[in-house]
Amino acid sequence: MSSSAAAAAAPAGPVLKKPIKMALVQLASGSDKAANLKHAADQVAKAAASGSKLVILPECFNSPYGTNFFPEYAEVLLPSPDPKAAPSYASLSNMAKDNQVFLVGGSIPEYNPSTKKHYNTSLIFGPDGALLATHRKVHLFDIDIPGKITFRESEVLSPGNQVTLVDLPGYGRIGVAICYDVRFPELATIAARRGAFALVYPGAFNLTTGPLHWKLLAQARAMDNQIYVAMCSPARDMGATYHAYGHSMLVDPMAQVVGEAEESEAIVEAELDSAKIEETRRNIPLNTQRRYDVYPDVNQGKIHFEDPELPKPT
Ligand SMILES: NC(=O)CC(=O)C(=O)O
Repeated sequence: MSSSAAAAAAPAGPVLKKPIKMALVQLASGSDKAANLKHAADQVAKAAASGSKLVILPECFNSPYGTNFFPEYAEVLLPSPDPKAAPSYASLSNMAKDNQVFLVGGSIPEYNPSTKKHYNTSLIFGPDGALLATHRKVHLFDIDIPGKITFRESEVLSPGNQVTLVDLPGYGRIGVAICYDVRFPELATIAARRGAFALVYPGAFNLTTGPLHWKLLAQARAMDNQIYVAMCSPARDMGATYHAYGHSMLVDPMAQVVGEAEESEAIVEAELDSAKIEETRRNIPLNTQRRYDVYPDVNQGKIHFEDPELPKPT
């Protein structure tokens, strides 16, 4: 099953059928899209060679991060991607296939010519190179911290409209969302209640919000939901207009950091194991202690909407 809203109730049995090694590729990228894609391919191959089967790239890995850059770098994915108009789509599919990995392809700016809208979009591919799911950033990064940072993605981007669940055949299900989405616990909770073993966030926090909230949010989402949380950032480039925080990290279901990068390019790798999820849930049994009778409007993950515009899995 793919990202489709049809991803119904949580599957029976362990949420992760067998251990899987994950790699977070904290990529150094610049303004040359072709060079960024080539570099990403090299790093994905490196992660796969060391045994990772689930590889994650950062938000906006093929371009600089900034509203002025989105239109210039945007690719057309609908109705079906043309390799010339969507070189990132083609190269992500090849990276997954060439290395036989599940690939959460960070995010790329997307343009839909029929609606004339831009999105911040993550493409997820299977080891055969087929598209498994598409997530468009649901919550746009519009903030204003006077004297520190002002950013308004909504000046250029439109939001996505769905919770994205992705089934990885042989393993289980992950939830995928992008950066600012991590601040909204609802997406994470729905994904966990539908049986996700991990939440994956390509993201690019900055030097104001990163030190304050990045780790706290990863740990909070893991602690609330008792699953793994992965946040994958670009490497920091002080010559760029946006200074990414870095610190890609993987947090386990007990909210412990099991791997963390610093600010420069790195690959963070760790094995995810169902036993850790089960142990956490056995020791602290939140899942059987919830009081839906007290908060009936917070349901068990039934709030789910499939965006009819998104490309269907191939
Ligand atoms: N860049 C983002 O989308 C989010 C971010 O930097 C923050 O939430 O802080």
